[in-house]
Amino acid sequence: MNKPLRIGTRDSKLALWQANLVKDSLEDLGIEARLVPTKSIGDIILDKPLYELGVTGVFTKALDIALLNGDIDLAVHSMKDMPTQLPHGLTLAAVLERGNPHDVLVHKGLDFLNDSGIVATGSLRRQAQWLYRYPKHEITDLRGNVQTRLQKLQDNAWDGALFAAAGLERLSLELQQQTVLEWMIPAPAQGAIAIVISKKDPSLATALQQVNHRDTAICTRIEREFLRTLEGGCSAPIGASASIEGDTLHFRGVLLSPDGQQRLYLSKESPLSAQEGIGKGYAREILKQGGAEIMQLIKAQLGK
Ligand SMILES: NCc1[nH]cc(CCC(=O)O)c1CC(=O)O
Repeated sequence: MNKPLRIGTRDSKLALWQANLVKDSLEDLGIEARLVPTKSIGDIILDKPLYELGVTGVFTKALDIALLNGDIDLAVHSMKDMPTQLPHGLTLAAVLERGNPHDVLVHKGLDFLNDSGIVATGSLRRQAQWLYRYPKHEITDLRGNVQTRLQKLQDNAWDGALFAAAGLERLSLELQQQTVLEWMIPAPAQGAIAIVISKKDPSLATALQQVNHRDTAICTRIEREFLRTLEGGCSAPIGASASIEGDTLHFRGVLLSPDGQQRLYLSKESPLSAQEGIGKGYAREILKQGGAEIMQLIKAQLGK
């Protein structure tokens, strides 16, 4: 009966690092587990920006199917890559304590910041926030896993490239010239690792409660509720960042046009006891302030 649990994961170094963290956490609880690495569409198609692939869940679909087929027992995801709506039959069983939530500029010197510059990213959210702050700069597309992107930065005459701090830290790549961008609002759930399982496995759900981090689970739920209410997928120019200090919930949300010309920003505090539906409420405020028009524009541009 006690076969090791099969942990489905993408086969990138970062994904494997994260899946190993889950494996170690389970083994600390006396639960044996092994990794089952799988390739995702998002890892196979590397010559297009993510938002042009035209499907959601490019990083998660293969693992969803493996879960539904019973080929794996749990799937480990970077939570920010997960669509806000899980497929039928699957459930979010746990969220590990969040790592560094920030974005980072890896650069070759910062003189270009006050001048013209070329910055590489495949993320509309990073592009839009960068152009809002540095309207004279140019964005060039950059895809691939973290190591590939760092290599491309070395090989090209770009001034910098944008990354998630958590990804760099987890791969011990934080030695290069880099600046943490505290002003940039991270993707909803950036830095968090999620465990998804089949709804048919309630005893596994109970066991996984032991690795769930309460504050991270609350904050990422609110951030994703904000994203879902705006109807933005994981590739939309939307940032959201929640944190908990004592009994207070802090929230920052942003919606931009992809060119960074328009930006709607919200910064709020609320009692932690009143967090039910709060992500939805914040999103509706943004929609009323003109966000609905920006979302229309984005959807038209992305051809949805
Ligand atoms: N989109 C790819 C991706 N998915 C998760 C991470 C890093 C970990 C995280 O942000 O949670 C990254 C790399 C990046 O955005 O630079």
